[in-house]
Amino acid sequence: MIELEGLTKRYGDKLAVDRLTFSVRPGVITGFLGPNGAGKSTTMRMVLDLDNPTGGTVLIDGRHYRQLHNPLRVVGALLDAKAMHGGRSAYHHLLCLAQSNGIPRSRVREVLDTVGLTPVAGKRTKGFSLGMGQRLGIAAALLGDPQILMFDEPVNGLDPEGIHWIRNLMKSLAAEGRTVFVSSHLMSEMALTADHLVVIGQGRLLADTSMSGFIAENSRGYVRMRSPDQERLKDVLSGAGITAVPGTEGALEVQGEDAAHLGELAARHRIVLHELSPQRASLEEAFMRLTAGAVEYHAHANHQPPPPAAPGPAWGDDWRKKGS
Ligand SMILES: Nc1ncnc2c1ncn2[C@@H]1O[C@H](COP(=O)(O)OP(=O)(O)OP(=O)(O)O)[C@@H](O)[C@H]1O
Repeated sequence: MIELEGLTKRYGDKLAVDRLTFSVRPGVITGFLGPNGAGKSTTMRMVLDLDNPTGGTVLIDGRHYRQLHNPLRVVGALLDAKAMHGGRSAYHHLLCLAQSNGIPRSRVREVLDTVGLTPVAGKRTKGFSLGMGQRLGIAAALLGDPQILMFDEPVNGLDPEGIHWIRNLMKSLAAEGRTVFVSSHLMSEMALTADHLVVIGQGRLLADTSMSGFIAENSRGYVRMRSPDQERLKDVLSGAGITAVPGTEGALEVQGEDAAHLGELAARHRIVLHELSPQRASLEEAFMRLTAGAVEYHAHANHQPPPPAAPGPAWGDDWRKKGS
């Protein structure tokens, strides 16, 4: 279990992490989601005592990291896959870590096998591809057989096979009852992996919710309607007690009504429809709405369409923490 209480980090004028309070529980994968620069890596570094908090606390199984007698046996982490001595072989890199942390030599072969690097164990790591480096970083995290694991953007730059492998590894670690805390800036990736979701933006907590709850709330369907007689359509809908909100390209969007029912209603009033299409908002769109006010770096590409407007103002609002 990892517990954060009011965790804060300031770099000069920059408030990188702003009073974060949440817990990461065992037996599930907790996704740590936020746009670039949201403060995910800084938070993870503070968990491992690699950065001093400006305020607040973070405890690992009830203790500060520096109070752990044998930290690698309690918490394993992949923060930066390139942080290794390029002149050493994969085997020697792990052996050094094992020897300096009182971990038996036999464990090195075991973790090399788990991550599929046994055939290249004797090769120098400076020749490793990004994917091989990620696997070696994961082997180092697993070395002390810890109950708590943290992975910072582990799928970055990996091919589909590598991504699939990491997903399954994290699932099996959580199924063994371990605490798995993984960061990403991709909602689509988290939707496939995480059981629980913690979303931050500009250092602040935006949501702390189950993944299934987030999906149920945010992938609700709606119906898009377009007509050359849009004003009359709006009146007819409103006369039937149906709320329609403006969508993209002049369409109307209706939530909570069946497309067939809406089509029949329009037909009864002899309104021509150019579009009557059931839609499902993607989780990526829900995430973008949730973090819209908290994105640090915006691209200025005019050809990029904005995320579609949400039908109804309350979408995503349920997940915003009060007072954030
Ligand atoms: N050592 C540092 N000195 C000054 N500012 C820093 C330092 N480390 C991080 N920051 C700033 O703190 C903020 C949070 O950065 P952090 O790397 O934690 O975000 P992140 O969510 O991990 O982003 P990304 O997804 O891009 O890795 C950013 O604005 C970053 O520029």
